[in-house]
Amino acid sequence: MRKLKDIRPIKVENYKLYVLNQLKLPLEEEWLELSTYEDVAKAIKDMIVRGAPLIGIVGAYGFAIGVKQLIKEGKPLENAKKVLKTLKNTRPTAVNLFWALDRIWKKFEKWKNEKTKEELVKAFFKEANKIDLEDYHANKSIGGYGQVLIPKKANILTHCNTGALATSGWGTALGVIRSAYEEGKDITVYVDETRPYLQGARLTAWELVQEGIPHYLITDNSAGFLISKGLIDVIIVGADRITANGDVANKIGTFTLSVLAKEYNIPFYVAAPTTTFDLETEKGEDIPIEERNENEVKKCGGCAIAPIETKALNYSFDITPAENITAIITEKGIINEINKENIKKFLKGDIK
Ligand SMILES: CSC[C@H]1O[C@H](OP(=O)(O)O)[C@H](O)[C@@H]1O
Repeated sequence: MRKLKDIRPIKVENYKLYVLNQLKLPLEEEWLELSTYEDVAKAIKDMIVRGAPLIGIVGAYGFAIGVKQLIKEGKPLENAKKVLKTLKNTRPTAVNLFWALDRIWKKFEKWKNEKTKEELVKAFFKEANKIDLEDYHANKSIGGYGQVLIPKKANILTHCNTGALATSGWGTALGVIRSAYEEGKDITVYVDETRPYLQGARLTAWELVQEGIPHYLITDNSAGFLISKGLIDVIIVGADRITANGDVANKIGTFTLSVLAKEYNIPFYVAAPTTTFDLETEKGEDIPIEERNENEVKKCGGCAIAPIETKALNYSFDITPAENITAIITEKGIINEINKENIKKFLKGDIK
């Protein structure tokens, strides 16, 4: 067994939240304290922190910080609704954010009449920490189930960042890669740079360097060529929302990879905790797809790469249909038959 690091994207000390500023990686490791819920909302919206599970965790801590703020400022607790709304209005696609905030709000409804103000602050930080830890254990379990699917010697292509920087630690798709490497498998990772935020080039490559895992950075438009040359054995990606029928919202470019995988008969896996499933949303086309500022496309590292007059489209996610997915790897096991009935049974625990 190889020994890997335990990279953490956030830390909480004395009821204060500190986050690694992912806009500065890989060149600078800058830690920021988010001392108000408005700071937390801005950090999620500006992608100082990002990644479906991580924005849920940070959102939960943001609510705890908001309650602490209301109490300190002597404002009525009814204002907590505004804290919730502000955090929910940050990014629309990753369901983990809404799942975490809904879980916290249910606690608020119960605790607001039961606990003293001091107990409330401690209770919300404790609940956010539970969400954080549950995610970490889920990722280790996803890694355990998923690494079995990775051949002893494999070239693995992955898209975006689904590692410790997108979660509580270890990661989902990159967590499977970590677990396969930890098991001693002979793997090489091909990392899509993932324009325009460059999660692959700036974050996944940084994590793989930290772990000493062999990898190549590739341009997004190289994936098809490498796949057509038979250089890729497995594709594994994360998810921001999985609908009742098994369609998957994930970083823009994921759908294209799924089509290539189908064309060249390569396994295409999605790795995600069960908190990423949204059974209230029937199918992929019903998922709200975030559109971000066009300047994220027209600039790179702050430098213009397109004429100022040019308009740009900046969809942050796309939809991969269930029929393009070989299997979904979760902390409860692997879903091979991806359809509404099977997903419902699997999540209820009726099938393993
Ligand atoms: C562990 S899932 C991470 C998921 O979130 C990323 O999106 P973003 O970087 O915009 O937050 C991407 O879709 C990843 O697959």
